[in-house]
Amino acid sequence: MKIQLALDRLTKEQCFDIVRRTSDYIDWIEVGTGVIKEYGMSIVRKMREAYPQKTIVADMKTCDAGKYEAMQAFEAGADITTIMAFSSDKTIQDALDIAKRFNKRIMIDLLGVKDKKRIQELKALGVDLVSLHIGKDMQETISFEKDRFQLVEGLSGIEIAVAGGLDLKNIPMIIKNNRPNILIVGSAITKAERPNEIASKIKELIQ
Ligand SMILES: O=C(CO)[C@H](O)[C@H](O)COP(=O)(O)O
Repeated sequence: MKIQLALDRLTKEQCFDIVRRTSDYIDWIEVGTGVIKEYGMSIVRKMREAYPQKTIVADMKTCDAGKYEAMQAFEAGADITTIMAFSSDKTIQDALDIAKRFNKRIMIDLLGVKDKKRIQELKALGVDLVSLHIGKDMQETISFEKDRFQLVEGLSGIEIAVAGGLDLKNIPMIIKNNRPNILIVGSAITKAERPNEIASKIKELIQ
């Protein structure tokens, strides 16, 4: 199981400071959508330069122009870029083709997906990595619920990431019951007074 640190709603300086303090405990570094909107692809490039050994996820949340945006992310040094599950199959296929060409990966963000059928369709397109995601706004109205995993129950051949409100309280339950491949953790680490302590505790939990 891997830890993906999500850098959202932070300045560039905060992003680099948090990664510096937590890099021993995390596996993947996600440059969040808002951070990319603020600083563009240059922050992905700088993260790549600073952490050549880490997997860099550009959370582009692409929903159109799949080829172009996947290329932007990979050319900036990302290993993985995100595409929304509701995008057209053509967008997803184009992005997958580019990923293949660059020897990189696409993570499909399942935000808003309620039907297992869409996941079967994604699998048929060649998707092998999805994230079960409860968005920031929805986190204010619903707490973390185990139903979230029903969408991917019985699914094989696809890596599962889980995102949205993960913290030291719910991670033990997720590890015990669901064993996803990747835990995407943002605020629980980035808003902590001592991010390294939280990241190291999460690492201990998965070990
Ligand atoms: O994609 C995201 C927001 O759109 C975040 O990366 C994801 O929700 C994790 O952050 P947090 O742990 O703070 O919920």
